[in-house]
Parts: sequence; structure tokens; C-alpha cells
Amino acid sequence: MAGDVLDLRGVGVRRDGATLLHDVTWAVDEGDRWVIAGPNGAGKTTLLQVAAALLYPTEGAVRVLGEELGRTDVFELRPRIGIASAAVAERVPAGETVLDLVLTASYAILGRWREEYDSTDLARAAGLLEALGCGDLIGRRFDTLSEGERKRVQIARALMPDPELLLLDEPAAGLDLGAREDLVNRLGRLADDPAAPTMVMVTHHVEEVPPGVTHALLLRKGGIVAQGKVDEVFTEEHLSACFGVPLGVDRQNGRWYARTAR
Ligand SMILES: Nc1ncnc2c1ncn2[C@@H]1O[C@H](COP(=O)(O)OP(=O)(O)OP(=O)(O)O)[C@@H](O)[C@H]1O
Repeated sequence: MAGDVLDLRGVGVRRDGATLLHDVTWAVDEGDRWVIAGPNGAGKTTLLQVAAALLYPTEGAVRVLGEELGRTDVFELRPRIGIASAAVAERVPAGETVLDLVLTASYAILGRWREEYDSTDLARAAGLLEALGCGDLIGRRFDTLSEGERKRVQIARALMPDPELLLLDEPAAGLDLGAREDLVNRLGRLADDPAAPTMVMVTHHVEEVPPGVTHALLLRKGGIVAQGKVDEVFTEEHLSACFGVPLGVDRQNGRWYARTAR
């Protein structure tokens, strides 16, 4: 069904007199793997916040997992969505352990309090950390981790509630080359897994787009430049218009590369 996971119609977001998003109409179907790309300040994070039911639009209509924002209890909706973003990482309480950070995703909360977790929860958290290549970090404090370790732990947390929708905001930002490639390959395996949730990932760089991504949406100055099947969107014409520089684009082994045309 068109837009059964996300259905945005004529969405606009304004804050303090500034237009962050305008005229965004976008549909995401179950099983899709989307990437949202665009330059700094294009509105990517704002759009992801709307998709996460964390931000209400100023205008337009938004349905997330079939529920209309403004007419649904977002506290029931949010646990169905896994999100990894810098905004979430900044709100992790000081001293929180990696295990507790992953476990508390079951309740869509940050900071362990008095909730009860059983052995199934513990095994799932440990298994996800292992699958993301950070099983050995389970007892560490999140605030002592490197940037690359934090990114992987956050993705494990986002997957913990077995979400129907997985949102990743710049998962590879701040990673060194080896860590970026490791993460892109892991995300590629996740994208290829038919049991994995519908995915939407935000990035500035087409090099960070994992193989297996099916669709792309390009944003510039709060508006959509192009959207659709990834190979129809990641063209020299669309990427040049989106980033405001003439770009040459290559594709090799399912990965994308862009550089200024000479
Ligand atoms: N309260 C606000 N008042 C005015 N402008 C705002 C406000 N909040 C955000 N903005 C602006 O909205 C624009 C979109 O921000 P957003 O974080 O969504 O962009 P982005 O594409 O994720 O950027 P980046 O790639 O740099 O992270 C930015 O230019 C930002 O400065």
C-alpha cells in the first residue's frame, strides 16, 4: 500500500520565522530502504524528526505507521520506531552503561530507572551488540566510548524494540575511514535482510550510502529536489542541483561516489 509506513502530504515546518521544510510530499512503503541526502541545513534532520513522531509539522498531514500525527498517542507510536541520532546521544544520562542504554529502548526512554527486564531482553541486547561488532562494550559507560563505538551502540539500541521503522541520522558522521567502511558494510547487510525493518537513513555523503538502499530523497533549502528509485535520483543532474556544485557520479559494486566535475 502506498505510504503504509510514512505518508507525508504537503508538509511544512517553520520555526522562529524560518522555513525548515516546505511542500514535502513523501511516501515510504514497508520494506523500503531510503536515504535522505542533501547539504548542511537542507532540513534532513527536521524531516527525520517528523518521521520519528518527535516533531509536529506546521502544515500538512503526516501518517506514521498508519497513525495520523495529532490524532494518535505518540507515546504508543514511538516504541514502534527505532531512531539513532546525535540528538538522542546528547540526552544519554552521565554514567549510563551500554547495556542499560540498549535495554531502555524497549520503553523508548533514556536512563534506566525501575523498569524490569527479563533474560530474553538481556539476551536480545547482548545479541544486537554482538551483531554490531561491539559485544565487548556491554559493561562500559556510554560516555567513555569513541565516536565509532557510540554509533554502533546507538544502532543496537535503535533495533532493540524490534521496530517497524528504523531511522538513522548520519550514522557514519565522525567515523574514520575503516570505521566508516565497517559500518556501511554492516548497514548493507541489514538492508539486505528481509526481516529488517523499513529503513530511512540521513547522510551528507553518497559514499556513506550502503548497498541495498532502494530509494533516495534529495533535499535542498527545505524542499525536495528529487525522490524515487535510488539509481534514478543519484544522477549527476540531481546531485549537482542538490549540492549546488557540478558533480560527476560513479557507481561501483553497489556503492556510490561523487566528486566535482573537472
Ligand atoms: N529554531 C530555529 N530557528 C531558525 N532556524 C532553524 C531553527 N531550527 C533549525 N533551523 C534551521 O533549519 C535548517 C534545517 O536544519 P536541519 O538540522 O534539519 O538541517 P540538516 O539538513 O539536518 O543539516 P546538517 O546537515 O547541517 O545537519 C538549518 O538551516 C537550521 O539552521
